[in-house]
Amino acid sequence: MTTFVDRVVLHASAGSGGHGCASIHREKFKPLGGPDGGDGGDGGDVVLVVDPQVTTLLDYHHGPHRHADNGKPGQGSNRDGANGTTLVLPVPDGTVVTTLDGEVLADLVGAGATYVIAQGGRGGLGNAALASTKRKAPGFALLGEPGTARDVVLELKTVADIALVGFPSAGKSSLVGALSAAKPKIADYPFTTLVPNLGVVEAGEVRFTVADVPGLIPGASEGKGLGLEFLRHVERCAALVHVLDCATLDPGRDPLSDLDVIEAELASYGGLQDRPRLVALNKVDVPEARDLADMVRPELEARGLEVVEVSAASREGLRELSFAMARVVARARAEAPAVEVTRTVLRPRPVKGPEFSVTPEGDFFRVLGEKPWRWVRQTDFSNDEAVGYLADRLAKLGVEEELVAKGATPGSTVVIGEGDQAVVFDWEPTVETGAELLHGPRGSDLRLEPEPRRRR
Ligand SMILES: Nc1nc2c(ncn2[C@@H]2O[C@H](COP(=O)(O)OP(=O)(O)OP(=O)(O)O)[C@@H](O)[C@H]2O)c(=O)[nH]1
Ligand SMILES: [Mg+2]
Repeated sequence: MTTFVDRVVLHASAGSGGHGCASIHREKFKPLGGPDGGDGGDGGDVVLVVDPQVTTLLDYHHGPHRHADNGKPGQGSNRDGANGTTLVLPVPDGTVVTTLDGEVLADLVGAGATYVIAQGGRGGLGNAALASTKRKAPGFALLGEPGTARDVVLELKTVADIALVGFPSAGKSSLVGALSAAKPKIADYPFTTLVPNLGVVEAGEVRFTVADVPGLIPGASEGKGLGLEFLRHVERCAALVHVLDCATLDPGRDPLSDLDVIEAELASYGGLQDRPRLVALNKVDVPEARDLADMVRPELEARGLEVVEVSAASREGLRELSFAMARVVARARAEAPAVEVTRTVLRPRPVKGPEFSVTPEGDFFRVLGEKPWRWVRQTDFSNDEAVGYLADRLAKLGVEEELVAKGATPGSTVVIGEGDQAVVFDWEPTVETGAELLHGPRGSDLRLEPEPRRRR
């Protein structure tokens, strides 16, 4: 069976910095020319960027190893080496980046959202840059730093307003196709849908997305079939539509028991109980199916469910179904609290002291007050690890509130890590709406720039 590609382990390695060059300027009649070895170029970063054209992680399933270019070495005559090109990896909207242990590093939502997975090594300084009054012509240059290499997990959770759930071959893909302009692949054997299809549906004033996801079978919540992969996609949807096959010839099945089986799977997966539900009794173009639909309808309605009889084949009931979906979506959108969250923009900058702790002992966060600036260099944390860590911590601990309570103001410096492992940020809380806590309109806001190189 084909695997369902929405979870990929990506091995990214950034480029190494080019070595600095040790060279002495040579010219006729000037035997003691100064040092003129150029710096090595920086290695290229590996960067994930949300590209709306990309809908699956399939490319990374086929090619999980990605390398950015190395920086070029410096040369004589003060020629600096070229920087390695940044390797940009396009990913679908809604890609979640985690460590192999499952720790969330970034949640990439919105076109252009960016996350640096692996940072290129800095180029080594050439002997020209290393010259000082004490050592006027150093006979050495610095090596480029190795680029970071990192394994991350990319996970795609489809973001849709409505998920169509149901047994394999219930007609989910057919319905998405019939309801929208999307054209999912359809074949009449189980597990046709290996990648969720997204369809855009318009009903009256409401425009919403419908996700068709792989068919569900008993035991799915324990990982049977495409179960868990499937359920991951449902998590973010505002509402569910049960697509019940009224024309199934499988003797062990009927629409009511199918519904119970699916509900049991959803319940054991958890977290989906509060989602509003609709029922679509499908395939009523088949006479026996219509009879069965008419028969089970009262029972479903008695359970408080809104029921629509439809046929993806004859298009009967589709308008009614899309308007019923639109009502549910509109209600869900209206009920969604207009959360105001504080977005954190992180930028490295020199440390201001004196320091005062804002968290209990042992925690990593400190806010620093006024004092002459000094650099705190990061070593053990790579920039992106630090960003991922901080973003996660901010979200989990509600540290934003704590920072405010402890007197932090916009522009206060926040330090993560200790001593020479510390990474320093400018803290710029801004009020934003929605789920923008972990990412700005451009995810690159969360990127840390390396400490600027001292060039002369
Ligand atoms: N007669 C009839 N057949 C339908 C209708 N809708 C779907 N089918 C058929 O049912 C079969 C399965 O349809 P799909 O849309 O692939 O079903 P699915 O629910 O997406 O299936 P999975 O992706 O495997 O979970 C196909 O052979 C369709 O042609 C319908 O309204 N009437
Ligand atoms: Mg399908």
